[in-house]
Amino acid sequence: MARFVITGTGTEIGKTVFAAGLCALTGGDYWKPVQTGTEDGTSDSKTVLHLSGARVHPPIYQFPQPLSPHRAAELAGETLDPAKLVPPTDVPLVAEGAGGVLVPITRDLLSADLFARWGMPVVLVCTTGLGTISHSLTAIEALRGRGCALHGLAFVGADNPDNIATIAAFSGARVLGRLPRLPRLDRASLLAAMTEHFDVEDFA
Ligand SMILES: Nc1ncnc2c1ncn2[C@@H]1O[C@H](COP(=O)(O)OP(=O)(O)OP(=O)(O)O)[C@@H](O)[C@H]1O
Ligand SMILES: C[C@H](N)[C@H](N)CCCCCC(=O)O
Ligand SMILES: [Mg+2]
Repeated sequence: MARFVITGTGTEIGKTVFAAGLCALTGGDYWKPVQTGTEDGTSDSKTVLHLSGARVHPPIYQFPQPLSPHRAAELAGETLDPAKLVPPTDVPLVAEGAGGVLVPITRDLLSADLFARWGMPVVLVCTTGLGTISHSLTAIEALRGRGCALHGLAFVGADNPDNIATIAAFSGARVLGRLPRLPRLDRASLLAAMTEHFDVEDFA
């Protein structure tokens, strides 16, 4: 059964849009275990529901401040218990982390450590433009060094064949595809772009 963790080289790079596209492409459910930054009424779960219509499993924790989970939890006066972050079982799943691969969940636990505990294959979302070579290779090393199974790379942005080939060559990681920046982002255009640029069999 297809079950993936979506992480990225950083925050605001397109993980949620890609995750929504992957749900639409594969029929997977969506889960954002820890959502920060809810004070403005937005959430990745709402975005994914809007962009894919996927079944969405509610977050275990939600915190108002748009910060790393460890800090947003502290400022909300809550204790985040990683043992409660158990992925929904027996369903095809697309789980999205907060920010990049080494974002702290608590003062003792980084996101990559949590992904390794889950044992689910990880898809790393990378941008295509200047700066991505180092950001992507650093994130890949961090994931592997912490025992995560890297399924492959999903690029977001304008085509940059040499950046993509360079990251693939140094890391040996599989390039799953590239999602362009869509001028109009809606359910139909996202599914069309995912179908054009990714192979559903790579997520079987
Ligand atoms: N392929 C795309 N086409 C058009 N807009 C995009 C695309 N990918 C991302 N965006 C836009 O870029 C912004 C950041 O994207 P997104 O919310 O997916 O990032 P993220 O990595 O999930 O961030 P976070 O770390 O907060 O979870 C959003 O405004 C989103 O609509
Ligand atoms: C609120 C924001 N959109 C993200 N979900 C949280 C990003 C945390 C990043 C922490 C860091 O790497 O410094
Ligand atoms: Mg997101």
